[in-house]
Amino acid sequence: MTELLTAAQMRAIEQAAIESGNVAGLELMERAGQGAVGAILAEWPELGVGEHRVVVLCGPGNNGGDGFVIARLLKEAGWEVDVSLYGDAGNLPPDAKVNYERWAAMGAIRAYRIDPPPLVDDYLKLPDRFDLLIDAVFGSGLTRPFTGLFTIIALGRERLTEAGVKCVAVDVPSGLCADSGRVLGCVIPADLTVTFHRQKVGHFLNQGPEVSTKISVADIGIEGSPRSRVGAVGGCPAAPGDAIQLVETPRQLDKFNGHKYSHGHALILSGGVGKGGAARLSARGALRIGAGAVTIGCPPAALIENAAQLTAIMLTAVKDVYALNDILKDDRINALCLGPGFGVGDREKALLAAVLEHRSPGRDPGPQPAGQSQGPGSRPGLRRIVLDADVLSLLAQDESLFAKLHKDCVLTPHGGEFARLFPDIAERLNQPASTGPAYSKVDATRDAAKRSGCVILFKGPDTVIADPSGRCSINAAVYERSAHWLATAGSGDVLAGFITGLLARGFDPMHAAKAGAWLHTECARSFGPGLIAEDLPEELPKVFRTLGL
Ligand SMILES: NC(=O)C1=CN([C@@H]2O[C@H](COP(=O)(O)OP(=O)(O)OC[C@H]3O[C@@H](n4cnc5c(N)ncnc54)[C@H](O)[C@@H]3O)[C@@H](O)[C@H]2O)[C@@H](O)CC1
Ligand SMILES: [K+]
Repeated sequence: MTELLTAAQMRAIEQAAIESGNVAGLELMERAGQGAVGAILAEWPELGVGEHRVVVLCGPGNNGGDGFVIARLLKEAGWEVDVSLYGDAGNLPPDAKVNYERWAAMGAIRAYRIDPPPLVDDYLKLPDRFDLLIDAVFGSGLTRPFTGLFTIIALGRERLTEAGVKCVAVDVPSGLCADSGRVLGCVIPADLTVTFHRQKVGHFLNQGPEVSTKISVADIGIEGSPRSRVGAVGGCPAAPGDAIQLVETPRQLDKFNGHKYSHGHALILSGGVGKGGAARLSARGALRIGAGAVTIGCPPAALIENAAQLTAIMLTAVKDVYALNDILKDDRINALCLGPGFGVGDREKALLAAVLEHRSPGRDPGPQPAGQSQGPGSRPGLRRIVLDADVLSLLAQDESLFAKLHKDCVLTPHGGEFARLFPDIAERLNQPASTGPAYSKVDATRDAAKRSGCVILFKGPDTVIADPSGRCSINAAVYERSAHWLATAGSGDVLAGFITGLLARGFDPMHAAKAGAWLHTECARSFGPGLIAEDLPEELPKVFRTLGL
């Protein structure tokens, strides 16, 4: 399990390590500098031989302190080292000050003041040629937009690349908010980002992946995670929703012994004539992911069209709410999907209200699969439902429908749908960030989950999944898991189907959303270039085999 840290969590963990008496802050800074140098030489072994020159840009906080350590270590290794400080040496925090002085005993420092800003004709002096740039201007302590003299590096970044200069960000690229992945003012994109102890949330959200490029995590010999330590120290909340995790390979994907209905029955409600493609994609996804049976319910006029396209997937007419309620008397139908190609008319509105209000009588669950919280059809009460696409528009238009949402619903909005459903939250998220830590996609998704009372899966390359209790995970289709080919028509319909199929199999809503999103990304990566939505369900058997199922 990979837990990601916010800046406050990292500070609390560091504080706890120092207060335990096992390690001093100065020692942690030394280890951070050593870790960064180690990561640089591991990434570019050619820099370990011959003569090289480095420019180290240090900022006014402890990130700058790491920079002074790196400068010293590289000088000791025979490098030519150029150090610039953005800020007043007299105001450096204590550990950074010590390392400033250690460096000052070895080499020169060009200092540029922050306040008042340097004169207009002042400029950042850099050597003509250098091999490496260390960006230690701002780290997790960025509180306001990155402006001023050092931003010239961000503006001239392409020319540095052309000149063969490698740029390494210490902890986070300066200007990137470590919690939100949003840029405050301007940012220095890195070729390699070396962070400490754990990856930070901002490395995975928004612009984080694009400007961090590659993350190396240096072990600085401390222990602790938000779960184990943060509740006790640093004033960070210790609620279950505290930890933010990366979604990783899901467990319990294999099917247990049983007949088809022991693996659940998913009902996908489809739109009218000529609109059934999206629901068929969802249905195919639900079936391939292991639902025992999948039925499409469509308006009577669309039966022929659907019948011509379907084989293993069953078909039934759903003219209106009466017909739907009749179908739902079969409580083997334990998961529903509404939205893909559904429509936004009065019929659809009525069906949505009926589904949200429907209570299943429940039945004997029989033997329970290990690890799956509820066997299919086991619970009396509300049906598990995935709500996507058109249904999200209906919910955005009608407060009384929105009020019917419940904890067994999973909403899967993309950015536009999210903004229609939660306009105030989206506005806060989309406003230019002016203070750090900035409001993040994690904050927004958690707020939306709390307000709606259901699981929210907020799509993107940085898909964030949160439940009303604050539990939160990120399915990151970035770095080595990037899957650009997923940006194709219908891929969201398949995702809705994957989650519906997993709900039918008995996965709880949060688990189903996480596992569905993870498998969706893996199918895209496995198929690769040329992917279209139809390929995603068909790739599942291969992905399952790779997982040893
Ligand atoms: N927390 C930890 O466990 C460790 C932290 N370390 C380093 O310490 C860093 C965090 O240090 P700090 O909390 O001092 O934060 P930073 O070094 O990121 O900078 C904070 C300072 O910059 C000022 N500042 C913020 N935004 C500014 C802006 N836009 N313009 C001008 N000034 C601005 C702040 O007022 C503060 O003085 C980490 O990123 C990491 O590099 C490492 O030494 C290893 C251990
Ligand atoms: K930095």
